[in-house]
Amino acid sequence: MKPRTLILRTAGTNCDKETAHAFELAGATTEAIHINRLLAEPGLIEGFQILAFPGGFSYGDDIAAGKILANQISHHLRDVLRDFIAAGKPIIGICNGFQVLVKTDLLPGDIGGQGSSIRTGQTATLAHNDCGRFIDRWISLAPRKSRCIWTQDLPASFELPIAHGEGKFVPADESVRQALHANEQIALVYAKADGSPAGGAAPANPNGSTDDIAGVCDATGLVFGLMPHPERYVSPFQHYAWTRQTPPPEAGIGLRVFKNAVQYAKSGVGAGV
Ligand SMILES: NC(=O)CC[C@H](N)C(=O)O
Repeated sequence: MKPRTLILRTAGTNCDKETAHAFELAGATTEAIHINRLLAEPGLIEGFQILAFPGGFSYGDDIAAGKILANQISHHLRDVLRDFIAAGKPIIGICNGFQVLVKTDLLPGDIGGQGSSIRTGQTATLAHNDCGRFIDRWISLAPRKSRCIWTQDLPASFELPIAHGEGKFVPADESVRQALHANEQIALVYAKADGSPAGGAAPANPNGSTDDIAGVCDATGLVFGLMPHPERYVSPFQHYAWTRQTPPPEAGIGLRVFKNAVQYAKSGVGAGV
């Protein structure tokens, strides 16, 4: 049976159709549900095996990108989402969706434990890009060895598009930063075209993110957020150079991210498929 993916949308969401298309290509079925419907009937979520927070400008990026939707989640759906994760079901936040998850307590999630005190609540943020402008272009990425179920078996370097104004990932402090490294929660980093480190600054690190962080997961590896847009590269013909490169650029690397989660959900690990 195909896993069912809930695409959560609200005013200002604008990547829901592309995200649904990516999940469908990856072998899932999808349903776009407005936040107001889920707030009225939180139990709806139990019929799904995967949850996606797509990109866009939720509530016009008022206050800060993702902040208002994050507040709705934190105040009304926190326990429902915690149960979803406890049931072994994957969640992804793409760009604005990543901003939402980071501004709740779900990503990077609880930090520490095993001897050290556990940090809960919001432990990082996504701030304005260092350049102060919205950036819309392709960038190079490298996966890190991590516990993230979404980023397994990606090539050592690959490209995806970015399109954001507030993408600078900043951990709350040095202890959170260290914990992200120690717990293998840094899933994706900005890199040079050959996969070598971006070096913390533009152009390879487009926004000034700490340690070139482009995507992180929580301690379970199920919840993943990233600033680049994997749903915008699910076909080789979406690559900017597909007519010029010989051999052609690798087909739609972004699709692998969605396939990983669909495979995971199909394997039935807590997914109830
Ligand atoms: N593409 C997006 O999701 C953009 C996210 C957010 N509106 C920003 O500009 O940072």
